[in-house]
Amino acid sequence: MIANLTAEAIPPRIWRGPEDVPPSMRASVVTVGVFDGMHRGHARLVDTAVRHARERGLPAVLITFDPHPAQVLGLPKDTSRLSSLTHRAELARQRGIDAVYVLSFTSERARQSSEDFVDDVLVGTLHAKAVVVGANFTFGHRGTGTVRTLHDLGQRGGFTTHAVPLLADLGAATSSTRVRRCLRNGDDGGAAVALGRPHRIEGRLVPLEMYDGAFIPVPDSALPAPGRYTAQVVGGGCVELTVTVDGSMLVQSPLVAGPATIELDGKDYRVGSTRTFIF
Ligand SMILES: Cc1cc2nc3c(=O)[nH]c(=O)nc-3n(C[C@H](O)[C@H](O)[C@H](O)COP(=O)(O)O)c2cc1C
Ligand SMILES: Nc1ncnc2c1ncn2[C@@H]1O[C@H](COP(=O)(O)OP(=O)(O)OP(=O)(O)O)[C@@H](O)[C@H]1O
Repeated sequence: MIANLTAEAIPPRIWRGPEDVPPSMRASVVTVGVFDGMHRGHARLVDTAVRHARERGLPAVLITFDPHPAQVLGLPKDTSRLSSLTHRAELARQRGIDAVYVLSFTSERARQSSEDFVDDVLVGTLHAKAVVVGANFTFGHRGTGTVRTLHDLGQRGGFTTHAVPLLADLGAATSSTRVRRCLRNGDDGGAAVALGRPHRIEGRLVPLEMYDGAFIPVPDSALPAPGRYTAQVVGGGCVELTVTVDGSMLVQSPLVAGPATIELDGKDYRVGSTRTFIF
């Protein structure tokens, strides 16, 4: 499957700090989480937030944490990236989100209490009137804040809290962790089902000297299982692609240097079969 590049051409509005938030914005509907991959469960939150925003005539803002909190905290969890911030913002925008607030997750942020996070970010910066999260959302120092905490803090902070039931597929909650596991196990069809679209890898082709090919450095991206694959390039032709165990990709074809986007379309992609690429 090939992405609809026309729909994605509109630049999403991305705020990277309080200084980027327009002072004229005195109220908003906010949804909060990492949202890596913007899977079908995430989409349910976004749709709920956008619906509340439209009903109230307010902007819908999505807070995404970057990097993944578990990575910053050194937790034993696969945090390989499913989506760049730009792609995440594009996907949110396509569902009606007006702005994406990228909150840099640092060890200092991790020490912030639930109360301070609400006062500082949700109320102080975004003037939230409604906050939408998943039923398993946690926040604040040691992750002790829950939907209940948010609800209680919202009563004095002037916002309503909306907990969305978790979307499940095949008996388990859809999660970014599951998508990463599917990819690692070579099940990119399963990943595509959870995402609701093919997994995309964005990188930059760097020609390699002494080698008839190019290298795509994507050190923190979630990749298909290591191996050699044959891929079809949009516009014609085939290339051979190698995914190495250390998380690199080699393209064995003299391709033009520059941005590269690859989508795993869920079809069989063992060597000898064909994949769809976008370059
Ligand atoms: C202010 C703040 C402090 C946090 N501190 C911790 C922490 O000390 N330990 C932890 O495991 N997670 C911490 N987190 C991460 C949350 O538990 C959670 O991963 C994050 O809010 C994203 O929610 P999600 O995982 O449901 O997307 C913190 C989050 C926030 C917003
Ligand atoms: N299956 C789901 N259905 C509905 N909401 C979800 C689902 N999974 C996560 N959420 C909510 O989406 C927001 C972002 O969650 P988060 O990015 O941590 O998702 P995740 O898939 O659990 O990620 P990871 O597996 O990396 O922990 C949170 O408010 C969370 O409660």
